[in-house]
This record gives sequence, C-alpha cells and structure tokens, in this order.
Amino acid sequence: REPPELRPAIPIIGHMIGMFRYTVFYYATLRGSSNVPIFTIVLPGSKMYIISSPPLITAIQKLTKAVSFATMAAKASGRVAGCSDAALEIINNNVDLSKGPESDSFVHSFFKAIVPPLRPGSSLDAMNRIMIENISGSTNALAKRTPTRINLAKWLRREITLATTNAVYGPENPYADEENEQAFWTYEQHIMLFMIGILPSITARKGLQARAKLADAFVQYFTKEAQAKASALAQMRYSCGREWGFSVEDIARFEPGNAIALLSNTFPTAYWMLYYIFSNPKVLEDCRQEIESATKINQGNGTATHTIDVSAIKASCPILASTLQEVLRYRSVGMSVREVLEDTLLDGQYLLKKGGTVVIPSNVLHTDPAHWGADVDDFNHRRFLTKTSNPVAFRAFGGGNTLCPGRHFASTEVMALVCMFIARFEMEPVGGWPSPVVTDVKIWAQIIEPHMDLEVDIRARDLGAGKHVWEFGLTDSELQFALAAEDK
Ligand code: HEM
Repeated sequence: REPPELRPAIPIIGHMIGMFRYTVFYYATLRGSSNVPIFTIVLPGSKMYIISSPPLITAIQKLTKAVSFATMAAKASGRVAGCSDAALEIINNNVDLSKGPESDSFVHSFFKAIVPPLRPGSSLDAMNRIMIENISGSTNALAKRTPTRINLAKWLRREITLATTNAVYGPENPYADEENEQAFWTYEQHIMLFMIGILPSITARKGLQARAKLADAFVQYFTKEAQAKASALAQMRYSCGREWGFSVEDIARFEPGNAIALLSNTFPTAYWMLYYIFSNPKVLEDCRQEIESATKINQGNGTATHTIDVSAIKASCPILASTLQEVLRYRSVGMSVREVLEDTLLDGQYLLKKGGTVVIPSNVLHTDPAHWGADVDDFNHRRFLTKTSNPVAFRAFGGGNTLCPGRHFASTEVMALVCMFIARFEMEPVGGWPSPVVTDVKIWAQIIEPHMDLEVDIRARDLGAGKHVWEFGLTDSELQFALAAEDK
C-alpha cells in the first residue's frame, strides 16, 4: 500500500546519480514520466515519498505529529550551530512529542513563539520601518553616485543584509561590521559540511572559524543586553532560549542560523525581481506605470517631493504583486521535508512507513502544467492576476505548520527596494542580460541564487527640471500580500 515506487534506470545508485546531476529538479523529471500524485524512491538505507499533488499536501500538513519537521530541524540545527551537549539535550527532549504535548518541547514551542513578532502588527511595523529607512538610505546613496557601474548581486546582498539585520538586531547589530557579514556568508557556504559532520576541523575549517567569530560577536551582543534595544523578534529569540535553560553562549551559537532564514532567500528574490523586470521592457513599463500611479508628488520651491507609501503599493499595484509571485514560482527550489515517525495512512490510501522521509519539492508543483497551464515554462508577469487552479500549488513559502512566518517582512522588503529602484533608476547590464543558469542548489535554499554577478550601469531617471527628493513610508501595516494558500 506504499506509494508506487519509481525505479531508476541504473539499479541501486541511479537515483543518487540523478540527484547529484539534476539537484532538486530531479523530482520533477521523475514526476514528468509518471504523473502520479505521490511516489516512492528507494535509496541505499533510506526511502523517500515525493508528493506532487495539492490534495495530498493538504492531507500531509494535517498529520503534524506522525510526520514531523521538528525532529529533522532538531538534528540539523545542533550540528549546524555546533552547540553544547546540554543544549542538544534541551532540543531533543520530547521533540517527537512522545513524552507530552508541544508545550513540553523546546523546538515546537520556539516555532510557535517566532510567529507573533512577524505577524502584521506593531512588532512587524517597527521592523519594517527601520528596514524601509535603510533601503531608502541605500538608494539615496546610490543616486548620489549616478551614473555609476555596480555589481548588482554584491550591492544588493550588502544593502539587504544591512537593512534586514538592522531591523532585527537594532543599533548594536553585529552584521553592521562587514567582517561579521563576510563571516556569515562563509559560514553559510559550509552548512552542508557541518551537516555531514565528517572531520569538520579538516573539511570545514574556514566555516568553523567563521562560525566561532559570529558566536563571539553574539556573546558580546547579548552580554551588553543589546537585544533590549532591538526588535521583538530578537528579544523573543533570546528570552525563549533563556527560559528553556540555554546558556548565553549556546543562544549566541544558534543566532547565525537565524540569518539563514533572514538573508538567504530575500537577497536572491530581490535580485530576480530586478532581473526579470529590467530585462523585459514590457514588464518594466507595466510595473513602472503602477508605481507612478501610486506615488504622490508635491511641487514647491523648485523641488518635486515624490512620496511612495509601501502600503499603497501593496493596495494598488496588482501587476507588481503578480510579478513577485511569478518570480517566486519561477525561481523557487525549496523542499519541505518531514520525517515519518510512525506507520501512517495518508488520505486513507497511501501507507507511509516509519523512518521514511516525505519530500514536497516546490518546483515539482511550480512546473506542472496541470496547475499553471500550457505556458508553465514561460515567465509571465501577469500570471497571478487571474486565479490559479489551486493556491496550494504555490509553495514558495511552504505551508501548514512550517509556513514561512517571515513572508510578510521579506515581501515588504523586496517590494520596497524594487519600487525605489524602478521609480528612480534606469539600469542596463554591461554586455547584455545573461540567461540564468543553475549551477548549484543548496539544500536549505528556497530561491535559486544568481550563478554569477552582473555588472550593471545605473543612471538616474530623467524626471524633468528641478530638484527631486524621495520619501518612503508605510502607513497601513495590516495590509499584506496574499502569498500562501493560508493568506487567502
Ligand atoms: C523571500 C524570502 C523568503 C522565502 C522564499 C522563504 C521561504 C520559506 C519556506 C519555503 C519555508 C518552509 C520550509 C519548510 O516547509 O520546511 C520557510 C520557513 C521559515 N522561514 Fe522563510 N522565507 C523567506 C524569508 C524569511 C524571513 C525574512 C524570515 C525571518 C524573518 C523567515 C523565517 C522562516 C522561519 C523561521 C521558517 C521556519 C518555520 C517553521 O518551521 O515553523 N523566512 N521559509
């Protein structure tokens, strides 16, 4: 009664070769030939159940106890953070809910506690305002340099890192120090080696040094109680850790892991938004028109003050919102992964055996013509203006009890940056627009990283004579994009 097994052409090692060669796209290749809603692939020593149908996703998301994300997160986070044995004991205690309810497990309690500070409301507002002020400062600084040539990915990564981490960690933000930012990206490159855990002192030496540097920076941060001046999110992360008995050192060791969620996907999303908008004149024209209609202009003393309210953008720029969703659909490589803790019957018909791994690869759903139509392979910035067949087929932010709580913050940040860019600048790549190539997909990545940096020429738009100043704000914090089935 297990889901049908798809066997590889080369017995035993065929799937491993496929995964190595096609990374996360391998599952879509397999699905293509079979078109079954769920299938099994057997690897030496393990079994994976790949789900490709929205009704089965909805069904699996209800089985939160028997099919667990928390147990996998617990195993990975200890290795990636390099925490103490005492911390491991707290993390692992009752993570499979065998000894009590979710409130008796640190991992489950923590995942619940992280949601309120990121929900629309005063805490998220405070973070958004700092973030918008920073992004606005970055575009002002860039405008002063125009005409100029920049490496787009490098520029975006730095500015988004600063805006995001200033919003979360406040005035003593450790990532404001460029050396710590560099250490984070070095640490991020080594995560897979930490997870494998074979002789990391040799295989991941630089990663270990970077991790130690970041942990030191956060010990200093918490020792100064700098979190007291930071966001509700930073305060919650610290206080929750202390309440559960973690040492300050261990909390500091976990903090770089938070930046994976915070930074690793926002920067590539912003990059791909600018790439798809500026590389296609029609997309640029549509998005620019919407932004211009939502911008208020006050003339006075030879100065035009352009005011963009990010809330107005959310309310009145449906093509821009559709473009964001299409970018996320098109460039999403995330996988929701769950461990089967007991033999479980899914949807009354498929037996999932204890010890198996359930995988929901977003691109399997995002590339299925049954959900998106015959033009599924094309980038269509207007696609989300009309209703898609099933909102559950859009998996860029996951779903169920691991639905990304940061989606409102991340989407506001990307939109703020993209609007400021479109409204103020013209951008052209040196040597044309390269076609995106996928060279490497990190297993924790949700959005593909650009495979190379892009040198671009930036000049200020010609907006007529006189002085032009720009103001950006956020008035209605309750207004959010509907980015997941749960938001609709
Ligand atoms: C465009 C940017 C982002 C994308 C595409 C994204 C995507 C995702 C996805 C697909 C998941 C679900 C993973 C799974 O099912 O296993 C997830 C989980 C998560 N995300 Fe995001 N994310 C983004 C930004 C952020 C930001 C800015 C934050 C923090 C402020 C954040 C915090 C989290 C957390 C804490 C989880 C785990 C939730 C849980 O397991 O309960 N994300 N994200």
